[in-house]
Order: sequence, then structure tokens, then C-alpha cells
Amino acid sequence: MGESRTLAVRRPASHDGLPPGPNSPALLQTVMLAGRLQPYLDSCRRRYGDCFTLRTLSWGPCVFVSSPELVKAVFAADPNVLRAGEHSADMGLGEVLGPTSLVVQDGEEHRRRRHSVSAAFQGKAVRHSADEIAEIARAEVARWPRDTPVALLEPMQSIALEVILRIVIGVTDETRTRRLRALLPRVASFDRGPMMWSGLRKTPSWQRYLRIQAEARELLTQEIADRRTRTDLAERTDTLSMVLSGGGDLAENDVELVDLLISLLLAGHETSSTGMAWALERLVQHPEAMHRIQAAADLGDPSLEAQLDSLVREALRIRTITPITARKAAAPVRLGPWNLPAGVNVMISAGLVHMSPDNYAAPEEFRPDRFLNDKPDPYAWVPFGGGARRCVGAALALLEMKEVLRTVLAEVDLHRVDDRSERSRLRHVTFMPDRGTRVVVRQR
Ligand code: HEM
Repeated sequence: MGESRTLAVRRPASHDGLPPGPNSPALLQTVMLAGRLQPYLDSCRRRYGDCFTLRTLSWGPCVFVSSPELVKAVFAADPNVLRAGEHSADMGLGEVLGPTSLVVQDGEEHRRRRHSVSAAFQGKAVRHSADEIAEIARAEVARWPRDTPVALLEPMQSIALEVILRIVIGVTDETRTRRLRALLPRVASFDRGPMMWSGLRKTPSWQRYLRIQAEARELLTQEIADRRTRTDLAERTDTLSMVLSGGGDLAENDVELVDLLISLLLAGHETSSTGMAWALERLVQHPEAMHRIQAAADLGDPSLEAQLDSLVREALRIRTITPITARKAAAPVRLGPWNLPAGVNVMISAGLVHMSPDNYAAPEEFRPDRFLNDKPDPYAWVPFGGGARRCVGAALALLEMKEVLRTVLAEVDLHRVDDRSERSRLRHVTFMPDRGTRVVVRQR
């Protein structure tokens, strides 16, 4: 255990007291982070251990941690001191999610918004959606062409969009559903440049994006107004209805509700669809694992549920979706042996944590049964972040991934187009399979 961990402690601090790191110019470090994120982080971990500092032009010093002890220290820290909202706001996320979004808030403002929505996302509350998710997936699979190569990333995006429309927003009006179905994918696919740098916000493409957002926001405002008048509001199980009938602070304020829905769309659409696309990509490259799941389903094997659960968690471990979970220190903070000054960003890269040989045996191997008997360590398995900011939609995302995989594998056989694993490509804010999970679909 722990060659890198020992290195991290033994290596001297850099001259400013921060954990060690490359002394190349900040411009070069920024370019490396932007262009070759994961390989650059991997090489820094090999060189400096599980706690190192990178210096960036845009955000200043960023301290990356990857040992479970330090990850735990970050997630357990006072969320008013290690602030997620402030970091997200620095990234410009308020521009796309809206200034009242819980994602860009900290402290009491964050707590009360999260409180209004978290009950609707608890495991118990989302479980009733399993059949509807399966129905959405079945309708999608029926449209796929058979016996010819097809990329499954886009169909997974359609499924995830439908989940947001029906299970999160709960839209019922046909015309509005059609319009939102066309608009929301465009709202979710924004350009990071103008979001992060205000100087780029005059471009025609950004102005067009803002007009699309405004139209979607108007439709969502109408939906909220209609929903308030529904006599069956209290019985409805979509997230919006549950927030409205829950009576929390958010229920009263349309602007905040629209910011919430846009945030749920942006946080939950591309992430879930990419997770499903990666799980299918891994299965197609490991047909024996896929056939085991199909056989268990055909035989009604009671361990199927546990197998799907382990498979989904292993797919989320081996293929990173959101590259970095970050906090900004609002005051000096102690992290392991280090005293970090205010203003430093503390970063957890799921890729580093999940691929560390200190945390997993044979981390490069896809082992769908890895978590069959051992639940993941919450500080070594971090696809959903952690602590007070842990992904609010995690239970829905896991359910969605399992139900979609279960349905797809019951309906069709998937065959690989070639035996090269797909590479990770950063698009918007997620790492996607570069060929979009290309497979041949055959009817079972
Ligand atoms: C596989 C799918 C998903 C992944 C990998 C994922 C990942 C994450 C991560 C890494 C965070 C940051 C956590 C932190 O800072 O500690 C996050 C936050 C969040 N996620 Fe997810 N997410 C997924 C699906 C969803 C879904 C389906 C929804 C809702 C529909 C959702 C809503 C949110 C929200 C609202 C936050 C902000 C929470 C806060 O700031 O308190 N996510 N997610």
C-alpha cells in the first residue's frame, strides 16, 4: 500500500507552503489541464503523490487530492469554508444555470434550496419511476435499426431527456412537451468559453444560446403556473410537483423554480446519458459479462439486481464522467499535513481516485462483479462527489442506469463493431466515448 502516499508526505512543500507540484509556468500548466487533463493529472500523481498543487491562470493554485483520507477530509470539511458554490460561480455556471441555482450557492442559501428538493430525490421517492424509465427505454430501443452499426450515445441522450421531461419536470401538455423536447437538448449543450470568460459573451452564437434559454424558461414558467392549479398536485410523483406540494421556500418563487429545473436538466441529462453509454460500451467490449447478465435475467435469478448494481458502479468507477469535483477555500484550512491559505481551490479528480492502485486492485480492469459483495468506499468511489454537496440526483441516476441496461439487454443483443475500446473525449462538462458507443444491434 501507498508508495504514492509516502511520496506525498515525504516530498517537500513548495516555496509557498502548498503541497508540491510542477514548477513550470502557470500558462503551461493551464494549457496542459485544458488540453490533456487526465494524462497530465496522472503524471503529476506519479511524480508528486496523492496531494499536489497545480498553478493555473484562471483559478490560481489548485490542490488535487486522491487518497481516501484526504478525500474524506475535503467532503467532511465545513461547507462554509470549503465552498462548492463559490467555485462553480467562478467557473461562470451562474450564467447558464441562473443566479439562484443551488449549484452556485453556499451556506444557508444552498442549504434551504437543497432542502426543498432533496426529499423528491431520495431512493424511496425515485423507486416508483422504475417502470416508467423501462417504458421510455423500450420505446427508444424499438426505434434502433437492426444489424447495422449504430452509435448509442445519442439514443441514451434521448432517454435521459425523456426522464427529465416526464419524471423530473412532469410535463403533460402535448404542445409544450414537443417544444421542450426540441429546446432542452440545445439548452444543455452550451459553449464553455463564453460561460467562463465574459469577454466572449457578445458572440452571435452565445446570444443565440441565451435566446433559446429564454424561450425554454418561458415554457417552464407556464408549466409551473399550470401545475399550481392542478387538483392532483399532492398525488403527483414528478420532482416539480413534489417540490411545489412540499411547501419548502422554493415552492413560492417561480424564478428560483425555473433556475432549479434548468440546473436539474444540466446536471442530470448529459451525465446520466454518458454513464449509460459508457456502461454499454464496457459491456460490448466484455461480451461474457453481458451474457451473464442476460442469462440471469432470462432465468429470473434473484442476484440480478445485485449484479446490475455492481455493474453500474464499476462502469462509473472505470470511466470518469464529470472530471473534477471542486471546493474553494474561503478561509485557511488544514488538510492532512498541509495548511492551505484562503483562496486555494481543492480538487478531487474521480479519474485519479478511481485509477489509483492504492484504492483498487487492478484498477485498469473492468470487473463488473467488483462491488457484488463489497459496497464501494465512499471516499474511494466518488462519481457523485460527496459530503453536503453530493449529487442530489444520485439515486435517480443509479436507478435510471440500471433500468435502461436491464431493458436494453432484455430486448436486444449488442455486438461490437471492432475490438478497440473507445477513448474518452471531453465535451461540455463530461467525458464521453469518442465514437459514441458504436455497436451492432440484433433482435433477441
Ligand atoms: C451518472 C449521472 C450523474 C453523475 C456522474 C453526477 C455527478 C455529480 C457530481 C460529481 C456532482 C458534484 C458533487 C460535489 O460537489 O460533491 C453533482 C452535483 C449535482 N447533481 Fe449530479 N450527477 C449525475 C446525475 C444527476 C441527475 C440525474 C440529477 C438530477 C436530475 C443531478 C443533479 C445534481 C445537482 C442538482 C447537483 C448539485 C448539488 C449541490 O450543489 O448541492 N445529477 N452531480
